[in-house]
Amino acid sequence: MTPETPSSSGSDTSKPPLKTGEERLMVAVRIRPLKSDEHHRALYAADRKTVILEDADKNDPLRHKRVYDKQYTFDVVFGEHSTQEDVYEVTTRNLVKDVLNGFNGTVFAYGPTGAGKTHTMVGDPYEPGIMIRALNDIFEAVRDKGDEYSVTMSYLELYNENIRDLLNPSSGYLELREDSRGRNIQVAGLSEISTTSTDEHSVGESPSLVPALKFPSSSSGHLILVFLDDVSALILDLDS
Ligand SMILES: Nc1ncnc2c1ncn2[C@@H]1O[C@H](COP(=O)(O)OP(=O)(O)OP(=O)(O)O)[C@@H](O)[C@H]1O
Repeated sequence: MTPETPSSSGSDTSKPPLKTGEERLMVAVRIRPLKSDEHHRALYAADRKTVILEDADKNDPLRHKRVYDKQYTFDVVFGEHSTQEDVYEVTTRNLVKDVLNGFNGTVFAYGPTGAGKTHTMVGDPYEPGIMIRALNDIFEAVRDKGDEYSVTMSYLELYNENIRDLLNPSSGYLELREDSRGRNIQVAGLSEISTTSTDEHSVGESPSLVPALKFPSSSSGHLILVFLDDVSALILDLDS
């Protein structure tokens, strides 16, 4: 990332949220509120797409009045007062609609410790995060169409390059396998369970989610919800 470069998608993003079916990468930044022991904000949202990173030596008298603040542009920037709903609405709601239509989607949260990944992806019962909202939307959408969809779920953790099945932790470490053409990568032996609601399996309890390496070969939709914490992933498959 260099200052004042366009965001990764490089496309006109003046109208988030994404429309359903639009195929592209969206990079969003969320700035969390300062904690009680943090007294100075060096990074802030200048507008809905721009982050300013303040120059650490700004007050150095030797540097006179020269300003070295850096400006970075993203598809969307959420300021410290952004709500969980706002973040979900802009980044993920339409992705869920795409998954229901058979497309594949991944939501991937990345950031240093304490940045707010868990808060944004999982949240709490009062302020549910992206994962919970996405799952609820999926289950709500398929509730009345039980004959049209089946939902299966896998849940894995990748930590220190070891993969564990969080739905069956006693199975030990699992291996990645790919077919001869390298197209279909699977975690061998990963549990896959049928599910009909977020209540049925308590997915919010183990909040470290990572890249689910299970890519589709059929027309079914796959949603992969990931956050790099201790690295684990929740994979939802929708077959219609
Ligand atoms: N947008 C936000 N609004 C209010 N509080 C927030 C927000 N983002 C993060 N926090 C709070 O900041 C603290 C750190 O956030 P969180 O645990 O989500 O970080 P993390 O990126 O998951 O960290 P780690 O990688 O260490 O697990 C938590 O107390 C969380 O509630």
